Amino acid sequence: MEGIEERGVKEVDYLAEERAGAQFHVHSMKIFLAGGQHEYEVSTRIANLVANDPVFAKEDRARISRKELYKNSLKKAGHAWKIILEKGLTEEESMRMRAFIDEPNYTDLHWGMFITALKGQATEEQQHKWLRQAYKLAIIGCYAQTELGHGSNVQGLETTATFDPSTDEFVLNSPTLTSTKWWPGGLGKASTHALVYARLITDSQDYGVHAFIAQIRSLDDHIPLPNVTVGDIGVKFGNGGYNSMDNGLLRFDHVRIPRENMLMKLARVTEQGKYERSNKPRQLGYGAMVYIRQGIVAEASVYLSRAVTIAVRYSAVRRQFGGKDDKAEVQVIDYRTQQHRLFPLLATAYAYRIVGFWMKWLYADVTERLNNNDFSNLPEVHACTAGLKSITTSVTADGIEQCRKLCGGHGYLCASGLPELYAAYVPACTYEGDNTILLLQVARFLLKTLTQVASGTKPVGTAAYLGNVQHLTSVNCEVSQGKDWLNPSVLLEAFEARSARMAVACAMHVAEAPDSELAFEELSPELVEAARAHCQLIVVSKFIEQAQKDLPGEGVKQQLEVLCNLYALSLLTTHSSDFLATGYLTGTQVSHAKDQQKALFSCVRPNAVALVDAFDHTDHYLGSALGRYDGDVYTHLYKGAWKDPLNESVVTEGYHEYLRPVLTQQLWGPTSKL
Ligand SMILES: CCCCCCCC/C=C\CCCCCCCCCCCCCCCC(=O)SCCNC(=O)CCNC(=O)[C@H](O)C(C)(C)COP(=O)(O)OP(=O)(O)OC[C@H]1O[C@@H](n2cnc3c(N)ncnc32)[C@H](O)[C@@H]1OP(=O)(O)O
Ligand SMILES: Cc1cc2nc3c(=O)[nH]c(=O)nc-3n(C[C@H](O)[C@H](O)[C@H](O)COP(=O)(O)OP(=O)(O)OC[C@H]3O[C@@H](n4cnc5c(N)ncnc54)[C@H](O)[C@@H]3O)c2cc1C
Repeated sequence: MEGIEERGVKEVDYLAEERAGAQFHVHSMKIFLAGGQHEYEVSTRIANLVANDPVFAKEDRARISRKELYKNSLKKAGHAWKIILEKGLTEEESMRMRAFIDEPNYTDLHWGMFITALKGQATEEQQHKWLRQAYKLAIIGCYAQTELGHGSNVQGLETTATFDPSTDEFVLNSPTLTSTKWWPGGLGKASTHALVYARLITDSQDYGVHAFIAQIRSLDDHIPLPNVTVGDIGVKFGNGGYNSMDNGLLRFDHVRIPRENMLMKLARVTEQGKYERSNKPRQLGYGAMVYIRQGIVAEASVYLSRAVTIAVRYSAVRRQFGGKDDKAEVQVIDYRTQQHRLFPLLATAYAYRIVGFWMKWLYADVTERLNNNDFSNLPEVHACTAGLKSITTSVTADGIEQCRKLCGGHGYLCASGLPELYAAYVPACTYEGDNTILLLQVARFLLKTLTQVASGTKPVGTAAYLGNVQHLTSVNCEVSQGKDWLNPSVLLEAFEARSARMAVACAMHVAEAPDSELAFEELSPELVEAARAHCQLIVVSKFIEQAQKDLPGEGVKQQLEVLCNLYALSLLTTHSSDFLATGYLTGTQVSHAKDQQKALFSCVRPNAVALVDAFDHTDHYLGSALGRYDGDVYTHLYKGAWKDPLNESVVTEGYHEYLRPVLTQQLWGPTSKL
């Protein structure tokens, strides 16, 4: 290291005192957050495997060119695949490995969407043909839905698949510029096959959007097939970030594919060109999106907890002001404003972990039901996955940025890990459904549910509270002092009443309007807020359910109770205008909530470092000088600076061409008037 002495071999732990003050059993919390003992052991083993393998190093990502970054991501994916095969890793272990490698790449779409869509929409015969090859990566697939002109409006896609009975083939065509497939991950450079969403035309009739498999590159030399135009769409936001992914563009010029390449589980075209639908709901064609959305919800806590771990550890190390009379300066984590910005995010990371566990259960449950031809809760699952994907990604992206600011100037350095984390995560607000579009889907579900309630149908699952709408729209909140807010049923009723009242107000407006679609559009900002309130209620209720359960480990349950209350009260105070405008709360009750929230900050403070330790992120995974486990921030910031390529030479490249002429006045000469 240049300029300062290396610290000795002695291990440092600048956070030891913080850790000693924890009031709960951290290891038990780690197991809870991992999802159980088995999951904890798998995660620990795989995280260490990745951290100790030099191929998976990632320090350079923000510095290298896009081309190098991309090539390196191919190397990592290939190396990972080799390890998976050699060690015979299970699917669970492989997925953990992908997560710890921490770099988006083509395999995400291949496994996450191409294979999932095949499972959901291909007949058994088709699965036999395609899945066998896909599972061994003999073909690489992507999910080619979005086009240059349409992403959200799936029914507006323009690519056509026209059936030609004379050859028993579909002809794929991109009739306009806007029909160019645009965005699919893995398409740009890696994929050999694409799952193409195109309008099915047979017998001159347009049957709307369906899925087809098209080979796009040769399996011999990877060259695009004739009449296929394919490439990468260009550099994306931020350094590193999502740039390791080859999001691509694709055009077909009358490319012929066999009729059997249409995925035919939900609908088929016969040899004669007759279109036939199965009796299953056509929405099953959106199944891969539902799968990824639940996965995104389950992952939100991982991303948010990474940012929060960095910000909490750094805030405990960083000191500013107050260092008088031989006293050390104040740790910035002790400032109330820092706590006010940071601790609700810590509580949110816990909340999202819990709702993520529930989401996985919900997805497993609906999968089993669908296998038994029970489609009854598909609309609710769609609303839950869409809505929770929307709120968890928006809050997580904003939360990462907040954590960056909480780290002051050093947060702006790539060495903090936060700029790249934000760049990699923020597209989650857009992909797999723009977050506003998804909340509007939830709003439609709420209006539909209220209409059904009015006609006597009892709502179930996360909408069950709407069956209690009479009570929720007339009851008054009973809180008369701060600690009343610690009662779980008081909190739950507040969130239910707020959500029910907002939904009912919207439903009444729409019902009274002469044109309900026009009214829906006019009211869409309010509908989005009502949908958000409903989704926040889901998270609060799942957290409350969990916090009431007994858990092993001293103090673990108590910490979850504190965080649950903090999460709910932080939402309540942030969105207090909803609670006030719906008439459920008074200003005084909101003030009590604020006082109680402050009291909870004091409960979190001594445990803050241990609470982030419980997320168990390795230093490799965090990739942050500020968030290191040992808190040795300054040494590593300093060391890191010297690794920058700009510091490779003492006198910079370009000095002789561009700096020296300026300094020696040779640019303007002695007559310059400046
Ligand atoms: C490093 C190497 C490691 C190697 C390791 C190898 C081994 C690893 C092993 C395993 C690893 C696994 C890794 C997996 C990792 C996964 C990571 C994933 C990362 C994420 C990547 C992100 C990719 C992003 C991809 C995309 O973005 S794909 C495109 C997504 N597009 C959208 O989301 C479009 C949004 N628009 C819509 O969803 C719809 O069109 C709309 C908005 C719903 C429009 O609806 P509209 O009402 O106009 O029309 P209709 O279409 O007619 O719908 C009406 C009715 O249908 C209901 N509906 C709608 N959607 C759904 C749905 N999804 N499900 C059910 N029902 C739905 C709707 O409610 C209406 O119902 P109705 O009753 O009212 O009629
Ligand atoms: C990193 C990344 C990876 C992606 N990977 C894939 C992939 O693998 N495969 C794939 O097929 N696609 C992929 N996509 C595309 C992605 O799914 C779409 O970008 C996304 O669904 C949003 O659609 P859009 O771009 O058409 O946005 P638009 O719908 O054009 O949205 C633009 C704005 O208009 C608003 N808006 C649009 N319609 C309405 C409405 N009805 N009411 C109110 N507001 C509205 C939106 O809220 C938004 O603010 C990816 C995108 C990104 C960024």
